Amino acid sequence: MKARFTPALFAHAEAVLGQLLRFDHPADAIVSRYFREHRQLGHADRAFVAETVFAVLRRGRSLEARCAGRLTDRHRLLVALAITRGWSLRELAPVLNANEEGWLAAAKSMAEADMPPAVRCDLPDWLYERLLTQYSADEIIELAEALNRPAPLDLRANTLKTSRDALLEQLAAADIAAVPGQLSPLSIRLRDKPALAKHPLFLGGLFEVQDEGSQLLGLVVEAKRGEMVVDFCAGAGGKTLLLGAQMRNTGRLYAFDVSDKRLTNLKPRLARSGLSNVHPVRIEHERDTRVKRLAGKADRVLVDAPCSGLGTLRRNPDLKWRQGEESIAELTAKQTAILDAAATLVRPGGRLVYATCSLLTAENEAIVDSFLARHPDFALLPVSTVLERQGVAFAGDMLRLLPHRHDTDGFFAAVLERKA
Ligand SMILES: C[S@@+](CC[C@H](N)C(=O)[O-])C[C@H]1O[C@@H](n2cnc3c(N)ncnc32)[C@H](O)[C@@H]1O
Repeated sequence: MKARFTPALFAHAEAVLGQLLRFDHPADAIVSRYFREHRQLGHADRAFVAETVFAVLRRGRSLEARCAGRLTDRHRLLVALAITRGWSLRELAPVLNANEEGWLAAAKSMAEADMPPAVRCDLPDWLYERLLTQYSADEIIELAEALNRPAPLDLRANTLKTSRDALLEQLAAADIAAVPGQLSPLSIRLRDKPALAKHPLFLGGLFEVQDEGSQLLGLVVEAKRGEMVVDFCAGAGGKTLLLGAQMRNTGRLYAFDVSDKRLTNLKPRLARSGLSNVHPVRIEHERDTRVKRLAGKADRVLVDAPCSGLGTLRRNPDLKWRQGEESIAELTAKQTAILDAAATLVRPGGRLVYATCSLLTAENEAIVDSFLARHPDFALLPVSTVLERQGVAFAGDMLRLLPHRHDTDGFFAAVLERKA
């Protein structure tokens, strides 16, 4: 159902945008809180508000250029509706003042090609400049366009309870249109975005929502039955659950994290998944004594490191405006420290996987290269070989997933082996 566009609905979008543009909290948290506080807003109204304010976050700089100095939340929203949704003056009539019509027509007619490249790509200058050291200007335009589109909804079949084919049949029976994913053998892509939180197939633990690219980060660990595996930065367990299923619910799987809240969010997911081999452990920091006790004992360690999250701009467009050179420098220091600490857990002959959802070489290849230079007892295993065993064709030594090339979020992974 389409929302009825009224001045009152527009005012809600304006109020939310005002909060978002302070950039003091993650955008999805601000939007969810606003909806909790305004329960009178129905499903269609919420969708309108969320999509419109997210359009302003995604296309922030080019919309601002079109605003031609009228930089109020109201004007940003009007331009967003006209440009990203293609709304006409007639459709905007319920809120448009007569003296804004000429201004909006001029905003619409502005050519994107005339804007400076970083503005056209809706990227902050520092990020555009960094990407320019990695990709051609033409490829950055493609990448930016892909990052500015909303992400599809992917599921991961829980192989402890079902198979991908069986789940596809169950989804079809429940009238949920779905196709197998292109990369991960566990992945299913939904055509639409149905609410799944109360669906019996979800409550029964047959699937989790997980981007197809994120599934590959878990698959390169190749966790096996009976092993001791550590998910060093487990968070709410997106990858822990995949690792546990790969281990067929045997062996020991430690889920470390410094965040109590995230580990608490892992618990209901564990209960649905049917896994009983997972041991969540809250650590103070990467040098915690609970970490040190496992020195040299783990068969496999996954470091899904805290990162800028710039690969997830399809879902979290505010991240590009909330970070800068300084936050990247802090993150790379943290990533180095965590990878060094995690490496001490790996037994000789064991595996260490370093992964991020960042697009930046500084958080990805540079961390791995510097680690290998300092740790001659580790060597890089080509990710192509590892993924081939999992039935995934992928060229290259390290895994780099990009929205415009692979239709996933941006991800990185390197597989390292400790020499026997
Ligand atoms: C990219 S997120 C992990 C996402 C998670 N693996 C998943 O698939 O859902 C990074 C995590 O690292 C955690 N973290 C930050 N500093 C850490 C540290 N020193 N040791 C362990 N975990 C840390 C954060 O709390 C966050 O949950």
